[in-house]
Amino acid sequence: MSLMANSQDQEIGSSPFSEVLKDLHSQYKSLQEGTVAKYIPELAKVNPNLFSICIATTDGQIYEVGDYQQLFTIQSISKVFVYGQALEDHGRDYVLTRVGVEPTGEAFNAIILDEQSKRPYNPMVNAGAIATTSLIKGNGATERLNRLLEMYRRYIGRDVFVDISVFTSERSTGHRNRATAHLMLNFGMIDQNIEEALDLYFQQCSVMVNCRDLAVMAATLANKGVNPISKEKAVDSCYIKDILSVMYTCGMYNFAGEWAYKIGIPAKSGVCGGIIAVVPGQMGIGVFSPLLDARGNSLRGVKVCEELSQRLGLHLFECAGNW
Ligand SMILES: NC(=O)CC[C@H](N)C(=O)O
Repeated sequence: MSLMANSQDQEIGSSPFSEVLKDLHSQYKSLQEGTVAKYIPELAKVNPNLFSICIATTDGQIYEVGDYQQLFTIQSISKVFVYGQALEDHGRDYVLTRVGVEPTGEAFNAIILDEQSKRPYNPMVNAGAIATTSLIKGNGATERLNRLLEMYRRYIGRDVFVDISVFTSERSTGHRNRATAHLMLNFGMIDQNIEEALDLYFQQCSVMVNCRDLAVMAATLANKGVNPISKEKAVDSCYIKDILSVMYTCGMYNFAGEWAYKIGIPAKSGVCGGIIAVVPGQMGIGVFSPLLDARGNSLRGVKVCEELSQRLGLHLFECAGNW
């Protein structure tokens, strides 16, 4: 299987990519294991059968199958992009004083900080993500939210909005995240106004996207920060290595090591059931299926990525690859 679509491959519906996606979709459609996220009451209402896979290449081709237009909230996948924004707002050195780059080996919502530095371990778990969000610049809550919505627009290529029901559902039940924020406030890792930081964090998680959007966002990272469809620059290319490194080591929480070993590409999941995966210089992958495994990763999503990685030879250290 060639990695890049050649001129004949590019026609949607007849390319090897399309065939692989159709194959994987029909293979895993009937897999009914796992459960939808229930700790955020609004998320528990999702249809568990929804399932879509999308690939966006860095030369602007899109391949998709299943419910790819279905909207859902981006949840933890937001952490990747907000980390990029915080890096742009403050630079690498300052951001490193507030959030580390070490995997936790713990669940995404574990209430833990690094013993010595008191920093949250990394920006891909809730603690680190709340700290990252608290770094977003802006004059007041509205401006900060608008800056994040504008950031999403650059990556996706259209305007996005916050789902108010999911946002309020999460805000009224997010006691664990509130506890985490208080712990970080205690150690001076985030500033006084933690309610505002938490609101912005819950809002960034409640932005509605579809599977195609996920693939285009991932492809933008694969394309050095430039959206391959709109050609707009979404993030400074100098921060791509920071973003992809923490995705690679921490993006799948306490499954990150096994993911890196088996699948071998930077990725991030969210409790909505979305996964993004980035093949640098080649493509972004988006998968959406709300049935989650015990670690909060999309069950079908993990299987699809594992098989895509094998069939297309995507593992970064695959010897048959380009290095
Ligand atoms: N893993 C996730 O997607 C978690 C995000 C969710 N908004 C939370 O804070 O719990």
